Amino acid sequence: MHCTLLGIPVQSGTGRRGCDMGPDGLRAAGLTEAIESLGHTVSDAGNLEPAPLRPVSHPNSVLKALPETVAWLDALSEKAYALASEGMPVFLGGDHIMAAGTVSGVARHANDVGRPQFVLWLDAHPDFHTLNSTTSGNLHGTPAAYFTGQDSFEDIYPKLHAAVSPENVCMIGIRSVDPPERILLREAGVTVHDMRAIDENGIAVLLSAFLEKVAAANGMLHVSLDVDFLDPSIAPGVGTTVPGGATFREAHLAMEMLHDSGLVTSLDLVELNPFLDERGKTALLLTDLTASLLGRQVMDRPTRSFG
Ligand SMILES: NC(=[NH2+])NCCC[C@H](N)C(=O)O
Ligand SMILES: [Mn+2]
Ligand SMILES: [Mn+2]
Repeated sequence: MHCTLLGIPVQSGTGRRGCDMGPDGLRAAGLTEAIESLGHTVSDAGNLEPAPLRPVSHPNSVLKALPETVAWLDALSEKAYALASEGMPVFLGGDHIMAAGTVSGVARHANDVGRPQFVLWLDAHPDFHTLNSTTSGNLHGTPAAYFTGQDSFEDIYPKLHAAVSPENVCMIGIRSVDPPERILLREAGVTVHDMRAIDENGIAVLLSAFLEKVAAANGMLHVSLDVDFLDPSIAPGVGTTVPGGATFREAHLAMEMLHDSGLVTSLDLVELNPFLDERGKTALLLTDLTASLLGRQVMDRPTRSFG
């Protein structure tokens, strides 16, 4: 397979600085070499630059860095759309607002080729605020609401060519939900597996059910991996740590299952903040998780097929 790495050094969506170093942190951790060692080819498209600023405003006065964020998304949704038709794009963040660009771009491509787009959202947070509901004003709390076509983004974020059906979104690892998000997620019909669901069922059961659904629909699958999906003890390099996250093995198992499914068509690695990391620990873990997703195994085993 061919992977294209694209760095997106955006940090306008978060309240903390340092995510702009995320793409280079992943490069320093040996991401390219790890992917190549699995027999894939890799090209590094370098770092994206934002589009020119355009005038945008919204009545919610708490929104932070709206024009800067929109400039990033204008460039990114077009670039992601272009990359979606050539092998597997791996988007290196950057804060999670970038998923508004990556998912809208890949979903537009899926729509062109007549296949449904699915999203696996691995995160402590659902990032399901609208521009009206956010009270922090941090726009990295909004991408999933945007790409599923919730209201308030029209004429502000880039035009959404093909919204992802909320029923095609599965969130796993969730443990920090704001009250308006809780209501919106339920109304929209997003599948949300909180940490308790992982504790009670095991991550494999939850993920298998979703992969069966993707396979049955012949869907394209975008995986958006937020560092804070992981427990802070193993992944400290992120600005929004929440205790009680996925363990090392839960995360690797999810990646190994994603590999075996053969369904993943694009990937985000987001919210890595090298300024907060401990000697590259989090960047190295993300690199190893990506390797598991792309086929690294401890032992050979028969492949399991979905659908
Ligand atoms: N991508 C993230 N880390 N998002 C955290 C969002 C936290 C909170 N829900 C907010 O809207 O401010
Ligand atoms: Mn997130
Ligand atoms: Mn998060």
